[in-house]
Amino acid sequence: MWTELSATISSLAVAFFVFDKYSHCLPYILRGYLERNFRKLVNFVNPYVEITFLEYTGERLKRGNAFFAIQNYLSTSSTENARRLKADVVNDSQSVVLSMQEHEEVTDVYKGVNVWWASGKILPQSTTISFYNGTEEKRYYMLTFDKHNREIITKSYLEHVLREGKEIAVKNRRRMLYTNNPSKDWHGWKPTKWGNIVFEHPSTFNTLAMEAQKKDEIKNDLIKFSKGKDYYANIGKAWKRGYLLHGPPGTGKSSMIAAMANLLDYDVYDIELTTIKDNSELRKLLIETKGKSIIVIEDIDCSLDLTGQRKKRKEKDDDEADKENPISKLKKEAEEEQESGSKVTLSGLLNVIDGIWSACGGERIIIFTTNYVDKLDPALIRRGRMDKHIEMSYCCFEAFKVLAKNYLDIESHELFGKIKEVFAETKMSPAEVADILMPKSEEQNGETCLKNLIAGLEASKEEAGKKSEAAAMLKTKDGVVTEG
Ligand SMILES: Nc1ncnc2c1ncn2[C@@H]1O[C@H](COP(=O)(O)OP(=O)(O)OP(=O)(O)O)[C@@H](O)[C@H]1O
Ligand SMILES: [Mg+2]
Repeated sequence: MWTELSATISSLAVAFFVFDKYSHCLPYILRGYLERNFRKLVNFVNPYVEITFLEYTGERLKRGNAFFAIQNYLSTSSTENARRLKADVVNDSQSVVLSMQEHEEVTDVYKGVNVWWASGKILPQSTTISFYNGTEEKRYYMLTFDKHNREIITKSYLEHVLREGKEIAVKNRRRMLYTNNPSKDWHGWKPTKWGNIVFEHPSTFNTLAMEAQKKDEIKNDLIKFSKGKDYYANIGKAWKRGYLLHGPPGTGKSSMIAAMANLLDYDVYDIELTTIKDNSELRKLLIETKGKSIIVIEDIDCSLDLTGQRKKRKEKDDDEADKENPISKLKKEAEEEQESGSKVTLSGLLNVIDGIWSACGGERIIIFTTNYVDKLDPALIRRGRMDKHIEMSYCCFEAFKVLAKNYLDIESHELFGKIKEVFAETKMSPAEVADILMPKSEEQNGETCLKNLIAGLEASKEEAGKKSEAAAMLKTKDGVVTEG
């Protein structure tokens, strides 16, 4: 087919070249007339129809799903025909996926009908000013088929390709952990907004140390959400759910996020807010995220400048001073403007969580973590926005039992009674407990680790006692000073 097609195309190309070279000698009206008819002739002689599938669709903000489905579909059929292939390793190096290189062509047969696929890329034109900034290569697949087969190809073959392509994508899917690159590294629309690596965190709900009842409640909530497509559609709500994980350092907030991702088989997008220039960049980043994902903003109290609140307070304090010194007022206004123009604001973040965009692209979970829940603006964590607040607390005896099972493979021991007693009187994070329970040398066995834990808990109880004594003394002293 390719010899036949290239012969037709080359004769037409020669004719077009001759026409193009000498057409300027013809009068303007005649030239237009000939051009139109020449194109009709080309269409008449060419028995083939071509469909191009671009990597970026007309929406321009999003990458075309069809392109990726075709890429996957061709990865299976092209391996037999194409001579130049690309290789990619998937599923923990278990298998290699091959796909066709650019400018390769393969034939596919569907219900006895031949079609031809070609891959290519449009190189950037530095002179062109476009939405893409002219710096990005645009990849595409082109499907060619006989025009007599138009019906079967457009109605049934394409549907078959997209369906198969999606199924292959699900099979080969590797879960990814994405982190946003600093905005200065973005080049136009080149997809460098997110850097990614394969997500391989081993934390699961089985390894998480917390009360079994609380764990089950969270697991059920997540599973209900992931199966709730129709429910969310019926109630007219975007298919997303917000979780706020709060608690002291080392209580398992990050481990909980990994366990959630592993339970639902979702990708994780870890957003570093401080490297994002402004609200509009935040929106662009989020538009680039895919469905079936968890979007995480860790330590939200540190990364978000809760300007709204702070400004109000500052304004009140400084109001009097400004009345007397108009220059300082102008300076302050300029500073504030600059500050607000270069930061993600609270309202910007709220828009992103609740805005129209948040309904695009399928199910999403948004998670904020913080060590200081009281510091957060109530608007940010109100119910409906953050649907579920999960407190990750200091290690309790029940949580300890999970760690003892995981780290030492001990389910019961005579020292457990003593451990239960000391846990009731002191606060230690699961991270600290886990660290003590991890044998540090060959000589350490389960029992020595448990004894170390008791010693550690008692030491921390003593330290806490001393601290509270010192605090009480300071209070009394202050009281005396104030009274004096
Ligand atoms: N609840 C827990 N269950 C099991 N392991 C835990 C738990 N909490 C902490 N750990 C252990 O401690 C380490 C640190 O925990 P993690 O990073 O999840 O805490 P965090 O709450 O996110 O802390 P930070 O507030 O400092 O970010 C983990 O790698 C894990 O080994
Ligand atoms: Mg953490």
